Amino acid sequence: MSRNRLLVKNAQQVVLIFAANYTLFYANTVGPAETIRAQYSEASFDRVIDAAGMCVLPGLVDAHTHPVWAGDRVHEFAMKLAGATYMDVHRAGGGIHFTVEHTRASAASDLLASLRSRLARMQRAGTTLVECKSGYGLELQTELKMLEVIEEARRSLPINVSSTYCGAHAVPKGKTVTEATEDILQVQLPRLKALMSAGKLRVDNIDVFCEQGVFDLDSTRSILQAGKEMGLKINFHGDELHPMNSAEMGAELGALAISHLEEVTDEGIVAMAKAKTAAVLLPTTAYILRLPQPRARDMLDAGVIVALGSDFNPNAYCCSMPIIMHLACVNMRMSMSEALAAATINAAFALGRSHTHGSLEVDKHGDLLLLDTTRWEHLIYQLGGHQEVIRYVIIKGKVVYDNDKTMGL
Ligand SMILES: N=CN[C@@H](CCC(=O)O)C(=O)O
Ligand SMILES: [Zn+2]
Repeated sequence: MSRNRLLVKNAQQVVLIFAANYTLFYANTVGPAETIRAQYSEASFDRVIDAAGMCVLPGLVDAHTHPVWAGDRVHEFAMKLAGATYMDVHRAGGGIHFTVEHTRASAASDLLASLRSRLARMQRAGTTLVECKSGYGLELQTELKMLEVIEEARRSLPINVSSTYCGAHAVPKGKTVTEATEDILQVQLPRLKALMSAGKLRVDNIDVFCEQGVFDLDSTRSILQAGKEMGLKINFHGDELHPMNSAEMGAELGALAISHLEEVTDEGIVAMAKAKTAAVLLPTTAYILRLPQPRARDMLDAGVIVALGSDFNPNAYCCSMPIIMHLACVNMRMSMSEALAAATINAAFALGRSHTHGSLEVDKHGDLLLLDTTRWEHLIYQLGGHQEVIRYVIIKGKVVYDNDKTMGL
């Protein structure tokens, strides 16, 4: 891809975030502006943006989404508001099973069209790198259909994608856990391996929903281990509704990340800190399902790398990382700086991309946001206000979204 030479000048505030210590650093632009002017006096640029009065931030990273599916579940939202739990709905054949039925029946072209519009919506909310899972097929054909749709999106859209095989998202109807695990180990993973070796498919991570009534600890371990042996990074759902010792097991396997963790134990937290396994916390889950909040403060105090994700899926219909950061601050008691680090450099770490994404540093991708505000905190403070706050979204130095409010008036 050709390089885009973009000059952003005169910004009021630049939030860099350094990978080295995961802290935020603010640059006063007066000095650097002069330096840049001197250094690049001879250079020509494809585009120059006068960012006077604006803030510059790294692009946001969404570390956990399920964006490929057909058939929404708005009817279940009403059931849950009336008191049904996530597992009540799942056991009654709804939840993931409902989505599996619709996704299996859906053409790849339709799945791609809806994925494109969902990713565009995330991008308008500031996301420039997003993790995308399969997991609504639960058999070879549909899982591959989903991964190919993700691959097509990766190739054709500017947004950066990390792709995850989540064939163990639920036990398919008519199978036992043992049979489902065998199918993954003997049928699905070998086919995936062949396609990956032939360069036909790129998959980055392996995921399992480790939960009572879904995949138990032993089956989870064998699937994750097999994925690791194929070169996939371990990044899975654990300790969400019940304490399963997922965190301890993930740390032992060298997992890069574990998501949810609403029910993590103290020992699990210690193990994750020691193993440098990132915790991907998903504030929408506890909010929508009225669950206990993930223990963000205990994790931060113990030195766990805390990242954030939208968990966009038919249960939690949220595409906006600014809303996620707001929920993390209010409900999980994170500071705004902690939430921003969790939605940038730490989320990039959870995807194995912190060397290229998640901060504004030399030699990284030029993924950034320009905010129409003089203080970056407005992105979090203005609940649901990102449409007004974000002016430009830039990926690899190219403007992919320009929220020009003078147009269309
Ligand atoms: N907990 C498991 N998986 C998803 C929900 C998927 C669904 O309900 O469709 C989650 O991360 O919240
Ligand atoms: Zn999930």
